[in-house]
Amino acid sequence: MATDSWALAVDEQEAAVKSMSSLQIKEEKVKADTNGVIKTSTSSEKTEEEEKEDRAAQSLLNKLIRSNLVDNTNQVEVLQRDPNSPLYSVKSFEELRLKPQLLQGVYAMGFNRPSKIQENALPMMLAEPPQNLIAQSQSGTGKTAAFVLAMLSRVEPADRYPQCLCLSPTYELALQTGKVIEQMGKFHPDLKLAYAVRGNKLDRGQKVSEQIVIGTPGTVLDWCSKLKFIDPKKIKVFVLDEADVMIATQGHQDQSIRIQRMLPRNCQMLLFSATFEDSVWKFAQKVVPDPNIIKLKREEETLDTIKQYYVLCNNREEKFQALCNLYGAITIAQAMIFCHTRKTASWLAAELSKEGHQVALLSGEMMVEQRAAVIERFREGKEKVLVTTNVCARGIDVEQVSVVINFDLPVDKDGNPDNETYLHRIGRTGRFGKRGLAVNMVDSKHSMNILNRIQEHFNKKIERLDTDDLDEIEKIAN
Ligand SMILES: Nc1ncnc2c1ncn2[C@@H]1O[C@H](COP(=O)(O)OP(=O)(O)OP(=O)(O)O)[C@@H](O)[C@H]1O
Repeated sequence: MATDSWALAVDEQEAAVKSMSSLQIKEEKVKADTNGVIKTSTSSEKTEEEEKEDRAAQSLLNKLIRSNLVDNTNQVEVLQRDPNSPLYSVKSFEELRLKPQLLQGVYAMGFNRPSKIQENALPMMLAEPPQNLIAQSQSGTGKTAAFVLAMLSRVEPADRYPQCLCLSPTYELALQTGKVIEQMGKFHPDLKLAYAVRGNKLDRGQKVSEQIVIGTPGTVLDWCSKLKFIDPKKIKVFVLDEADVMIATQGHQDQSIRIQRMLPRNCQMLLFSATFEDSVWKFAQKVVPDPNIIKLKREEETLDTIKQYYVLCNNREEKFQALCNLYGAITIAQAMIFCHTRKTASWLAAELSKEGHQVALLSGEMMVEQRAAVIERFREGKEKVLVTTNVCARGIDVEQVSVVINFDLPVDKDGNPDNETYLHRIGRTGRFGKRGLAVNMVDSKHSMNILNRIQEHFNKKIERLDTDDLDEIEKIAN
């Protein structure tokens, strides 16, 4: 997303600066590459590969912290390949006539009924003869569960060779999908899963006997062509997951297309993506012939249920004092505080801790798993304040947050107001009919100008708040 690039850029600049606060962990990023191989890279240069890893990391983070379906009340848009065939949608899993072990697996996962996208996607994916599908909906709406169900219902456990092939952009994402396959398929004891990822070696001449193979494009391509561990002609279902993350790397796109070309004509092709830019769409059309198309629009975020204020300050110390005054005057169950830079976030977290607050800090140099653990603790209420930069907080839904503080206003890399990020940051407070509170810290003429432009953009008044006036602060909480 373009709006995050400034934050990424800031993170990079900061990583290059030697004199960091005590909370800084390290100068170099240590990352696992697409196949889980650890490498180090100085963060001043950003390669296309890293760009892709950011998206992949975000996607992984979302999966790790997700506890249930993302609510969406929008209508699903369906474009059928054959507009004359009836459009089926199901309201229960029973209607799908799944194998009993599979239905058992679905219920064991705690699914009571199909999600919005599953209502339409599942009957299409399970239809005879098999149909191809391109589906787009935001992360968390049930796409993975849907295609796993499709693979499991088509696979023949008695046949000891790969029949379903699923491509994931990274090793870590492949593992996450693998877990869902294992959970949902746990009542099929004969069903086995293989990971085609770098580092997983077979002997020359050996054949994969597992019925489902999940892997990254490069290794899958090798296994299908050069090494011949898999006979692609026997694949019945081909899934391309996270297509938007996948195509961020040129190599993956070509490899996926080459794999697709080896598959039989009647192989069912399924492609999933959280977003649908032009590039994803072009790729999707190349790898999925004659597709049905399903799209579910994102739920709109709104500022309607949020009270917005701004506080005038001269510097960061005054902003910190204003924050303390807020805490002193009203009860804040849980708050998220956004800073522009990692350095400010670290400083603020340390200052708040000194004041006795239980603070969680999400920082750019943390590994995805560490970030997930921090968010999890915050969700459980172990910490009451989460301090973060934008780049770390993309896509995080923490429903119970009642107050959002923009310690720094969101700007893009040219210094212009970043309205989309503003909406996304504070839109989270007013979810599900709850009323939220957003406080913006303004510390210069420039940031006042940004605030005014944000106000104009949304055509919603942002009121001034005097944080030295306790009575006034108390009023905003009512
Ligand atoms: N029908 C359902 N009922 C209840 N929970 C469901 C259902 N389908 C999926 N879930 C759960 O909702 C969460 C999101 O589902 P899933 O991972 O399939 O979404 P997704 O769209 O693939 O998102 P992502 O691409 O980020 O993984 C998971 O925790 C999953 O177990």
